[in-house]
Amino acid sequence: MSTASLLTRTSKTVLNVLQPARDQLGDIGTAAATLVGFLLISFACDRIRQAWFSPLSKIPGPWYAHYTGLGLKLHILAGNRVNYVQALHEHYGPYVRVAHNEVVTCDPAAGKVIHAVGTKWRKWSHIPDHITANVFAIVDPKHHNIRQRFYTKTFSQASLRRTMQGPIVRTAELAVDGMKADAASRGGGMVDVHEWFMLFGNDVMFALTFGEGFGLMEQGKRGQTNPVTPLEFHQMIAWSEFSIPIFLFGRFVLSSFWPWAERIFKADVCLNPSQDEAIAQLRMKEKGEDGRTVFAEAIEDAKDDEVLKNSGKTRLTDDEIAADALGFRLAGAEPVSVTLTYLVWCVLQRPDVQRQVENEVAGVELTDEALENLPILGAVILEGLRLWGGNATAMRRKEDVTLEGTMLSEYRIPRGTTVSTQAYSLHRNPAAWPDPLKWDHTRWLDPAQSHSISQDRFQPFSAGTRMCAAYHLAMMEIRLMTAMFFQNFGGARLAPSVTSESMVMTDRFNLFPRNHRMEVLMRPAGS
Ligand code: HEM
Repeated sequence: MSTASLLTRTSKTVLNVLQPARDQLGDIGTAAATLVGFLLISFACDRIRQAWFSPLSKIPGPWYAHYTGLGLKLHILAGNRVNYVQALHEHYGPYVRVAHNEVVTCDPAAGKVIHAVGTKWRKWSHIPDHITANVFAIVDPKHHNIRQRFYTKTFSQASLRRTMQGPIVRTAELAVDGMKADAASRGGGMVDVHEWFMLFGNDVMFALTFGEGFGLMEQGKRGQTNPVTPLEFHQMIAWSEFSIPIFLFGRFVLSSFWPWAERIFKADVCLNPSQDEAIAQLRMKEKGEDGRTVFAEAIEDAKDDEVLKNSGKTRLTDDEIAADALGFRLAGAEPVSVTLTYLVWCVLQRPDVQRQVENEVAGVELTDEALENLPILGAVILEGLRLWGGNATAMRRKEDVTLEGTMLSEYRIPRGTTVSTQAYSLHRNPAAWPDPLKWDHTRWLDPAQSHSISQDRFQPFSAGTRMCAAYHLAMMEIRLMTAMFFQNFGGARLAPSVTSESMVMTDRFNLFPRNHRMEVLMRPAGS
């Protein structure tokens, strides 16, 4: 049967189905019902065309994904994207179609092209740049380049060691003191270390953006305030992606009646302290040399930056500062905390490695420079980031530049298709890593081997132009907190409540352990 006659017969069937409604409503009703019918048919025909005839039809994937992204969206809403995509890769291989217009890949060659410096692949975002985007979310490369330049010097390793090492050490000491107090006051020395790492990660971000003194631990606000990014923020983004009408209904109707709905659908508003308050706090530190905020540093550095001077933009506006302050908290607090939690989890499962780390850090001066040179510490951190990095979830990109689309491996990717990579799967790809599921820090100990591990297959911080802006800050936090943990809690053991199931990762914009806790016994057995 030809496509034309199939369409004619389908339209007749739809009109017959709609007949009772047409009888009831008269001419206007008939016209409206016919219009709706034709819209539905053309939508269905378009989806069938994309499923069967788009170049993406050659990419394997579940049958429903060829027609719709609903399956993927439901997994996103459930916080399960990372595991769903990994399961698809295990079943279908390195390229999988996850929606009529979306593909995921864990092929290092594709990751190299997509995340290269100067790539044509743009960050995917459904929020337009003009709605004061933070540096994380800006799509337009020129716009992004300008904003990124403000922070280039501030986030360099040398600058961070000067400005942030002190606050990080002080924040880590508060966390260690808190853990000790919990261990002393609770039966068996049990401590939820994940909670303390979350407080640590969050408070370092407060120090970065507001200056010291605003941290939750310093203010004794543990337990009173939701420590880090409310999970509702992810749900807000997921709902806005799932369906704009549902999102708007939630934001403008449901939020007026129920606080839980407000926390989800207005999470951005709930998260942000009032803008005036935030800006006032940020500015307070602008003049003093000691403990200046990242924004004061950035604005100072911008005065000498030729590119910024030539572009005529050497100040950040209040809106941009507020957006980036929130962006840094969202992008910076949780990945560090979660990486620390999983790192300790991995090391405590290997008492032999735990002893090596404890011996190596014992008595070492707590400076980033000294810790950077410790081989075992460095190796366990890298192996932790490989399997359990805190931000190893989807990095979504689009190539809208090349009219005829672009090739990834043997597949033609039509213009406008979303392609995402996730480090979680790249780092578990057997074509990229020998024995990939084995947590084996020794793969990083042989310099010949570890130097050959290129950024194509190791991307816990992404790569290229959109790589983590604060990579050096993150590594400094992880090194200092890990060293302090193993200096202070020799012989720590995992509590029986910690299992592989409790540590399955939940995907909520950042990744978290499913139970949102990880209990450790801080006293050696028998003591
Ligand atoms: C272990 C800790 C961290 C990990 C694993 C991590 C990972 C990542 C990854 C994978 C991206 C790219 C996301 C994408 O392209 O969609 C990214 C971007 C970013 N990260 Fe991090 N991050 C960490 C810590 C931090 C910290 C402490 C900050 C503090 C400010 C931070 C700030 C940012 C920013 C601003 C971006 C956006 C960069 C841009 O688009 O120009 N991250 N990070």
